[in-house]
Amino acid sequence: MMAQYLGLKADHPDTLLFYRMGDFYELFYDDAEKAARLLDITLTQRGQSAGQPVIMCGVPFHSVDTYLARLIKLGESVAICEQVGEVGASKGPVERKVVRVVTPGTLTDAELLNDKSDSLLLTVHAGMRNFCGLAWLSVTGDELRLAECPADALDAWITRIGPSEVLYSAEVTPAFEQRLKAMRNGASSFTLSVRPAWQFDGGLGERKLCEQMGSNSLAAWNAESLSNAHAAAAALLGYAEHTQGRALSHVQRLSVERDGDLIELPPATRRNLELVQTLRGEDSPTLFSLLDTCMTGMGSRLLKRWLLAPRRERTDAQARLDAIDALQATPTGGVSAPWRTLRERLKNTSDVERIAARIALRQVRPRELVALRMALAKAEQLAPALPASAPLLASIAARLAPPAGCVEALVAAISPEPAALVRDGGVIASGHDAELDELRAISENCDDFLLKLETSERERTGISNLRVQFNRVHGFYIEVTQSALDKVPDNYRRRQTLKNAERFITPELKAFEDKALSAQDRALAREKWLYEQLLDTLQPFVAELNRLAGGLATLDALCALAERSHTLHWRAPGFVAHPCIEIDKGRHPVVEARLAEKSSGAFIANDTRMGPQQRMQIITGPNMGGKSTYMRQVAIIVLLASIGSHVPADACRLGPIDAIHTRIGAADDLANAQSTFMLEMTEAAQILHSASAHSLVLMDEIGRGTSTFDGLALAAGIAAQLHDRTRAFTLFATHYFELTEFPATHHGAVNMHVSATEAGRDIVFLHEMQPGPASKSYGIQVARLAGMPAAVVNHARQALEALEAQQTQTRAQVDLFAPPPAAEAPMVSAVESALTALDPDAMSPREALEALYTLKKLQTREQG
Ligand SMILES: Nc1ncnc2c1ncn2[C@@H]1O[C@H](COP(=O)(O)OP(=O)(O)OP(=O)(O)O)[C@@H](O)[C@H]1O
Repeated sequence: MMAQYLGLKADHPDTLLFYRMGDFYELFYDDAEKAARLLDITLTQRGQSAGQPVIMCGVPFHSVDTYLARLIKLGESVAICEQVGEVGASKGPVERKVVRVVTPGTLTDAELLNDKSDSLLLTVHAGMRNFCGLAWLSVTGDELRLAECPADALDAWITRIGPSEVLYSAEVTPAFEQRLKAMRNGASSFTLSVRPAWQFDGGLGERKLCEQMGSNSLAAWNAESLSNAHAAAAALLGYAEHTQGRALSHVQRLSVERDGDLIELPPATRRNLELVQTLRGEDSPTLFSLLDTCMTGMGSRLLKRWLLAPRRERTDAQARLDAIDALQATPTGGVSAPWRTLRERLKNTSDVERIAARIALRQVRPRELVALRMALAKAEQLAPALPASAPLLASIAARLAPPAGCVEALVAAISPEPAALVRDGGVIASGHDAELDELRAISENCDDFLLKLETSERERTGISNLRVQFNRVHGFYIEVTQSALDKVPDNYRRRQTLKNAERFITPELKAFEDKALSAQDRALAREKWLYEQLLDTLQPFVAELNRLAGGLATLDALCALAERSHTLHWRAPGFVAHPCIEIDKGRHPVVEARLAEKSSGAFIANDTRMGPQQRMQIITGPNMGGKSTYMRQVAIIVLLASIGSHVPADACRLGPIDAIHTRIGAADDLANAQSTFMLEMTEAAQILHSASAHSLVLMDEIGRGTSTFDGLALAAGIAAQLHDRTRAFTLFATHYFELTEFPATHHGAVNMHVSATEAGRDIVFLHEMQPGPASKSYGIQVARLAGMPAAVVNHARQALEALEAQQTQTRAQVDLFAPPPAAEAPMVSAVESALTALDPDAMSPREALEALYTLKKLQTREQG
């Protein structure tokens, strides 16, 4: 047996091998030690193999899911090895096989997956000329996605995709591997898995993709020239198949994502805007947690995808806005808006997308099939309640019709309340299969038979308390108490002796036992076979089920947006072709919700006006005044509009947007050994390199991480660059009052400030954005509010007065924003001019030697 184990283990060296032995999965040697540590289970030793004690630990098979969940959460992968042969069919241990490998990126079990987020498997291929190929999918979804990107954009792509597991080739450079590892330790958390280099083959990938899509070429998807992505896809599909033990037949959609299709949301933006995670790494309160009131996991997952991948092109967003309008319009004669009815009906709809995938992977459980049947019935009821006025809703309605024959097949085959697992029996509906019904009848008639036998035996023997019974260990028996033993007939054979009774069997009872027990086994085997047959029948429906799941998810996400808009008083944005961001009475939805929750006052709405003539706002005002909140709210409104959601504002007009960049706050990135200031400058530099005139840039207190002069000078330089060159829409919050002079010389910039007033020595924040620079910074008042000891506050106040007096006396006028002088023309030395004049090919050796002496002389003269 150990030889068999070691053979299997050799094929899965980096994976914990769960080796099935009876009712347990056992782990051995290093695997056992690791699992015992991670799962806190007991390590034991048994017997010997190759002269050494066998170290092992095990988990009961019926609770394996709990242990798997814990291991996967810790980033481990597990290979599940089952007994596949008949016990006793051959000499030696029963045949075993790894039936699937569970890894963080290839999860399929409902218990292991998070309802609200996709678990994505991503493959990265480091291709030629500093280009990377990417291919990713969710094993429980139906779509494979491809992309190619320059190597330096890889971090941003990986963060945006947000994979659970990343595959890369064993032959990447150490630097590349290091980069992936650093990324994993930084913003994203994913498992890294190394795959053999030969699997990253472009030709193989293209063939596999064509096969997967059932097509001769990838031209229809505009994906035929992406050889780096094909290489990634080859390894991706290879690995997915390896883990599932079969091909992913349900993955039938392909899409290519290109740089430039999406509004760029760099990792810093996702973090600073707290889109799906708070700055502390929690799931709530975030923009997504506020937005996601979906009734199904499918809806939540889709909504998250929309939020993190807004498209520059607005057709989709506009179609969603039209759909939301239609969902909110109360029909004539109707009592409530359609979204209410639809959400009511969407409640408790099961995850058709994941169930469809599990059907394709033949892992689906009986109760999921019942849930699927109910979901299909629900889908059918949804279609008539959909307003037909919006084209997107009409297309959803068309997708909601259950595939013909699917419901019938499910109703006919699966009993209405099946057992959890096929191995328990009681899954197939009665009336579906005559043979199964017959076998079941035999076991069900058992009670009847036993009663009859008991009566006849009592009569025959005259033993009035004789009992005919059954237990799992001893089977059927006739029990006679001690006192009546003398009446036992000859044909009774002793089966078991108890303290006060004897148990017997008769030939008649034995014959019945054989028949009943074998009928039970045969019924179970028949059920398993029928279940497999049903899975075969369901395979052709998988593609249509996925389409239907897509319809349900889209509808759910749209209804959630309609509900949010209604509940939170949001309004539809409008898109225009010329560059602008115009917001009337905008609010920060998460801060607003928090204020409402704590009943700590109303949120003060603010307007934003930006266009070609006014591209930059220099925002000043006291700490705690609301500068960051205002800047973030503009970015959030732009993002929400771009995904086709209503926005927290009275009105919003939005021109084209290609990116949202943010440079806010500062936290040391210890994992990547970057200081606060270094990180600040790196992020700012990235923004200056990539922002365009259609980007929205948020700069919050840039330059504060160094000395005042350095910081001010850098802030001035950055503002000038953004204004003059990049020409991006920029919100520039600063505490450097000197920068309020910037708009005087830069006509695309205006001063704005958050208002505050003084009440005695205290400060009252009004949170209103007003034109013009702030008059004071109120730093000392804010410190007082924060509970700073009075002595410190007094000291600071005195120091401030002295500093201000000194500054007005001594400060020379410095033009912070003057462009730097043009670089002077470099001086050319005499040696260099003489060198330039030489033509070695036209010289004799003698001339060459003379030239050398001349050069040497010139050099001596220059140095002298
Ligand atoms: N428009 C608003 N309406 C009501 N409350 C607000 C508003 N804006 C901000 N606040 C409140 O003020 C707090 C501080 O806001 P914010 O962090 O934006 O200030 P800030 O000016 O950026 O401060 P600092 O300069 O210290 O970063 C917020 O947490 C919120 O509670």
